[in-house]
Amino acid sequence: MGTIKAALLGFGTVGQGVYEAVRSHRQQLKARLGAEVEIVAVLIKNPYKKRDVGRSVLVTTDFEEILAIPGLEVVFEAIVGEEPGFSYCMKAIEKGCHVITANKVMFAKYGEILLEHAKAHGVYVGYEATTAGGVPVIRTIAHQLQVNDIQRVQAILNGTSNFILTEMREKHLPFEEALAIAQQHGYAEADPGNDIEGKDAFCKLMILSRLVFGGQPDWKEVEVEGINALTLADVEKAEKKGLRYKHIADVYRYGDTLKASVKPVLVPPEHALYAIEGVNNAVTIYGSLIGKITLAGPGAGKFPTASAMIEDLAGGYRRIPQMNAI
Ligand SMILES: NC(=O)C1=CN([C@@H]2O[C@H](COP(=O)(O)OP(=O)(O)OC[C@H]3O[C@@H](n4cnc5c(N)ncnc54)[C@H](OP(=O)(O)O)[C@@H]3O)[C@@H](O)[C@H]2O)C=CC1
Ligand SMILES: N[C@@H](CC=O)C(=O)O
Repeated sequence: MGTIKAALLGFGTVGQGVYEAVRSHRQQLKARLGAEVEIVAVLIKNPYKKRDVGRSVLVTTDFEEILAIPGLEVVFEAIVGEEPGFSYCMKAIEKGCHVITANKVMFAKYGEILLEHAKAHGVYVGYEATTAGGVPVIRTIAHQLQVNDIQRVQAILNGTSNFILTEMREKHLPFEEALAIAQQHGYAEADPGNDIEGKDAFCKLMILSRLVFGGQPDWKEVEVEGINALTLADVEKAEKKGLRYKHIADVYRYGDTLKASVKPVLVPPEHALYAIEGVNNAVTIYGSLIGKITLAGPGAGKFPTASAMIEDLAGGYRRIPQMNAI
């Protein structure tokens, strides 16, 4: 029984979560995979920050050093933005590594290419953590909704936005104060503009769209609006009417095309997303056989996101290519 060598790209909220989860769930992973998982290297940007990792772990700013590690099998990618994440994932696949990513900005654009590349190289690409944090929506759709004809997906996909709206309504906090708390919890992106302007939810919706419908709407045609224009007065006024603002990402078939929008919507109590509170996300799927289902749970944060990445490892590793969520 050997060791599965893994590297972490990024050691922020998510990277540290994966590092700690691999250690705290060592036995469970071993039982599942038949081998211990060892994080042997961490890629970071700033070499001067102090890192809380074991002495045997290679900490580097040079991705080539990571690729050169003999017997490396798994790369967890948790850095920010399209590049260099995409190039690193492509190179890792070429080296024969399984790749597990949380990077939705990168995956929304390059997911198709990465999955094709992985298929050609006989490796697995896990991307559960890109969408809805810890909620197992990707593999549920890919493996449990293969026959249903899905007409529509409506979702809350940004934990930071939902958290802010909840704090404003329940605690009467102004927008900026609620955002600062979301940042302290590690929910918000390094640039929180992506969260509050709707771009983060847009990327996640495009990932879902490719998975569910086999394609994406024309990005330029998608209406994308964040929660940043909503004031405390707006939220309180809605509450008095028995309504709530929810930041809803919506994609549906429209004839032969796909339509999508990402924006704040006033919803009544009977709406499936009305009761989704705090950092939680939820994805409502309308299927031809199943009817309407809603999957809900923590949509951001250290351990929910690490959970999605670790479960990708447990579910995909050594069961290639059947487990790729294509
Ligand atoms: N936070 C969350 O709840 C979730 C985040 N995600 C996604 O996961 C990814 C990571 O998020 P998060 O951990 O919050 O982000 P952080 O900003 O906390 O951490 C980012 C990490 O990536 C490193 N990094 C950034 N750019 C580079 C680069 N060019 N080369 C090497 N290392 C780099 C940083 O290095 P350094 O430490 O030196 O600054 C840091 O360690 C993002 O793509 C995010 O969208 C997905 C789901 C949930
Ligand atoms: N910033 C994101 C993190 C998870 O994807 C969010 O708030 O949802």
